[in-house]
Amino acid sequence: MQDVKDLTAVLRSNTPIVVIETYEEYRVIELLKRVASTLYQPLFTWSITSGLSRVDKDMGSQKFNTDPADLLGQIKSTQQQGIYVLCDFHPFMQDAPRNVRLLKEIALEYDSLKHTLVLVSHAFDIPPEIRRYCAHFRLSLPSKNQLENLIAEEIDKVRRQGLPLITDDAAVARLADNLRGVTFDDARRLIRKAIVDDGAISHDDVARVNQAKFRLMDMDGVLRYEYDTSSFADIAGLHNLKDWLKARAPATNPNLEPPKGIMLLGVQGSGKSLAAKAVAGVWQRPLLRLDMGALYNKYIGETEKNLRQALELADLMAPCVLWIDEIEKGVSGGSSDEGTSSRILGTLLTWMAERKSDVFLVATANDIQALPPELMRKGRLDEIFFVDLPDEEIRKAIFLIHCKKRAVDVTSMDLGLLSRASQGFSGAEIEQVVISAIYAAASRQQPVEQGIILEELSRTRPLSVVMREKIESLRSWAAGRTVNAHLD
Ligand SMILES: Nc1ncnc2c1ncn2[C@@H]1O[C@H](COP(=O)(O)OP(=O)(O)OP(=O)(O)O)[C@@H](O)[C@H]1O
Repeated sequence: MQDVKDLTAVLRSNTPIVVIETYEEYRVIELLKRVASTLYQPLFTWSITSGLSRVDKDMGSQKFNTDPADLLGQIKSTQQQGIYVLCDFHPFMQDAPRNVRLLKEIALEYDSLKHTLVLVSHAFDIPPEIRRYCAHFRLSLPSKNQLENLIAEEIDKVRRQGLPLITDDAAVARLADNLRGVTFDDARRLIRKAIVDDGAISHDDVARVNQAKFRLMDMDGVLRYEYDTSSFADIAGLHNLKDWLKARAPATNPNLEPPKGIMLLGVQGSGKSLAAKAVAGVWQRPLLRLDMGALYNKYIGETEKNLRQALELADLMAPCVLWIDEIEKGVSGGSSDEGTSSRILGTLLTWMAERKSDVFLVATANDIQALPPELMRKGRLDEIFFVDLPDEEIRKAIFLIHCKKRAVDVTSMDLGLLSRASQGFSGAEIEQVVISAIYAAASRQQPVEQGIILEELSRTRPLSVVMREKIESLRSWAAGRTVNAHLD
């Protein structure tokens, strides 16, 4: 097993302290038993409740030193070489200068003592005094194959108990796909829960498991799995963008390097989010949405960690579409955020440049003033599209889409007239007008007619009037620098 080999290599490299951030404590101990036997070293574990005991051999019920400082003192004074696994030692390194000093002394005397300390906790804030003596080790996550085996094992267990279980091969494969990114323990728990809930493994489990997984990874607020995707038929206009996406559909070019991503820049309510959802819908890929606002954390340093974890999760979910909505909000904090936004930008740019996974990035933005030039540089993204307000033809199509969607009969309407009357309206505003007209007609107990829609149009002041200057400056910036998403 790869983990045993890697961990053995870390221990052989004369590292005094190995840090493992995980909830899978039992798995670490089992792995270390194998490492210890390869290295012919005794293995001890310690926790505040159980004290210190040897675990590679049955030594009866000998337990020593539940006190953390006494424990470290004992390890330091022992001549016998050994591997010491300290479980949940993290609280005893905070504001505990004596313990930190003892850890450092054990590390400093590594050449003569040859003790390896393995710190295992869910998370660590390693004090600077001992950081340089520490190596971080990450347990591997189960591969798709291993997940399929785990599911098969759990199915087998249920069947051996004589309980009925309905399974569907396609659902099992999708479940294994969607469990990528969680640990062995969590995957097993989620599979059991999926089975117990309804006595079946079906497509319904996939959505539930996804939600549970995102919660488990503490990514619920930051990275969301979007179930609501759309198709090109839901979008009026954006012909150029649609052609671009069609030409790069994954099935069309299986041997070419997959496209990296696009930026959709434009006026509010012009369909950028809808287009992001359509990429996933049309390419039949899962859609993950990264919320830049939720990324910011009140604890210093957590924001970049959140972003790194979210990007890692997206890599694990590949192939997928990662949609970063209002990207400017995360990467242009000004002077007041103590550099967090520039570190966020750096993390994002590094990921964009180095990632090997098939994650297609769709970044949407309204405000170019706030966008850092590094992000827009050619090569970072495949294309920057400008989504302008819809022209007359497109507005007609938007009316049609939103009336049809709500079963409003348009046969007696002059869509050309409605379109001319809605000059300067965004798609979102036209949709709102249709919805308001439906309410107005219902309150008058009438069917929705053209006149009611015209009334609602005249009542609305579109954003293009309120924000004329801003939109014009956006347009003139976009000319020559971006590709028009609508034209074909
Ligand atoms: N071109 C379009 N075709 C059909 N519907 C549209 C179009 N543009 C906008 N809409 C409607 O308006 C709604 C809001 O648009 P959307 O959220 O996609 O715009 P946006 O550009 O992302 O806006 P924001 O910048 O405010 O987030 C869409 O869900 C859709 O119903």
